Amino acid sequence: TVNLLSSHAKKKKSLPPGPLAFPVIGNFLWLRKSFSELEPVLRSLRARHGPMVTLHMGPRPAVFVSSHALAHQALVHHGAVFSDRAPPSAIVRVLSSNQHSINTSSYGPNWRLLRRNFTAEILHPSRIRSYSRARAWVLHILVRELRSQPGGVVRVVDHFQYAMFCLLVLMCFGDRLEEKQIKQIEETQRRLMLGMGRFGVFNFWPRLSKLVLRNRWKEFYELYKNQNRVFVPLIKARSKAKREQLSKAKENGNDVDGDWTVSYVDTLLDLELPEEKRKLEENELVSLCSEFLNAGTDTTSTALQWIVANLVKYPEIQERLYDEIKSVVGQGAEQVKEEDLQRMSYLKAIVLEGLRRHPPLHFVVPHTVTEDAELGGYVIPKDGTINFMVAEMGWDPEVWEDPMAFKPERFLSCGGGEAIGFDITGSKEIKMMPFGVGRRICPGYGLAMLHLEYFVANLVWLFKWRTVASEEVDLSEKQEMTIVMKTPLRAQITSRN
Ligand code: HEM
Repeated sequence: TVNLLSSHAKKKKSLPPGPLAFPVIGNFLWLRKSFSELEPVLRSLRARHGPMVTLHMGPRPAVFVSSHALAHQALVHHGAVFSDRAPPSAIVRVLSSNQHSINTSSYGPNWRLLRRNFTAEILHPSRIRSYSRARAWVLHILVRELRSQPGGVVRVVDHFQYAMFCLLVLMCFGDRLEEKQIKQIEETQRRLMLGMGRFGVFNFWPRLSKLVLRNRWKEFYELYKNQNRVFVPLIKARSKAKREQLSKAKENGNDVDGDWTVSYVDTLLDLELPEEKRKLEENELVSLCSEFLNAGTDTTSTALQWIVANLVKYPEIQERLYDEIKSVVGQGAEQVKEEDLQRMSYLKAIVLEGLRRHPPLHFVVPHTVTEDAELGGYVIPKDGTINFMVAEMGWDPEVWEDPMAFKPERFLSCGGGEAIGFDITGSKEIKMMPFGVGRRICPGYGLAMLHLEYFVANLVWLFKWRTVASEEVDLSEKQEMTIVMKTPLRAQITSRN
């Protein structure tokens, strides 16, 4: 392809510009910074060097791209070259059972198999529909929790997080779990995730740090084993239930029980790795389930919180949404059903505006190239990483008018009422990329949009959301697993009917 370099071009072209690297010390200082600390640095480097900059972080040069057009060129036009991942770090190797998760897999047959299974089996419209009972149940739990808060003052973050987690647990392990079991799974996941900050140290000089910080490594390994202890019985139970379903179906000469919903684990049980020609092992199933729960919980609940925060801050937007919902479901409807969502374009515009203005991830997961490649006249070397500045693209004044304002109308094509034609996958053109773009685009984006629309619509239909007396909604950001509200949203809610 045109972007592959001839040896002649390789000699002439160089890495994108950036600050000078100081061999050992410089590397080490950058490594200790999180992406959110890098963001302002990258922004000022962009002003000086243009839309592609290189930082020398650790052993690999890291290129950051803030241009929509260059992102499109790399991820859409040359997607086959720009969709690889770096070899996993020590921690990731343990947690993903040597790359047996979609996100950490290198661009190859295993990744393709796992990703295709996810999109074909879980995101198929009929399958998505089969989880609607789970969504209704989770909405019920969330509403019950919100209603039970004294004085109608709610601090939403934990409730939203728990609700999104429940949804994914039910999709992952089947919709017959009880709340007690879900709470146990959540506790296990959270402890492991909260520890990650402290365990990151094992990614640098793993052998040495494991030796020096023996107890910490033991602690990490204990949490990891604990996850296996909780997940494996659930997986085994599903495997047994699936066998029973199949033999029952055989006996009756028909398909499986109409009440039976296929879970993510079920779809993994029969997969065969194309190169190794074997089924997935227990610890690999655990890591895939863990990825499923992690990837979709904090991202979606963070987005939900940002959106509701804006609805509290801008009551006129909330009222307009309420009116739209009323015009679709009719006065007196108990709740908003999923079928109703398609007819709510202002709702969709609000969700898109939330993802543009407050993308839960300000960067994608670092990509690598399968071979030295060219982009924007520079070299992206095979031993480097390349990342894309998601938040910057959504806030670019060249593309978005008044970018820091929350204005859902910008997504309504003709002033309202019409379906929204905005393409979140950016396949023709990238205007924003909260889910990434191209072959590594978040495979859960459709599911995330459904979850956001369903919960935003119902929360606004059931409650009026207001600021708590004398408290302003503070939209400052803070980096956690995702970019969260620095001051978690508190709101005063009253039942609408
Ligand atoms: C608002 C919610 C969400 C946001 C903002 C989001 C965003 C992202 C982003 C930016 C990436 C990285 C893309 C890249 O590397 O180029 C990603 C990857 C991924 N996401 Fe999501 N995501 C969300 C919800 C979900 C959900 C609900 C699931 C599934 C249950 C999910 C599963 C995944 C997986 C498996 C990957 C790895 C894909 C691969 O490497 O091929 N995400 N997501």
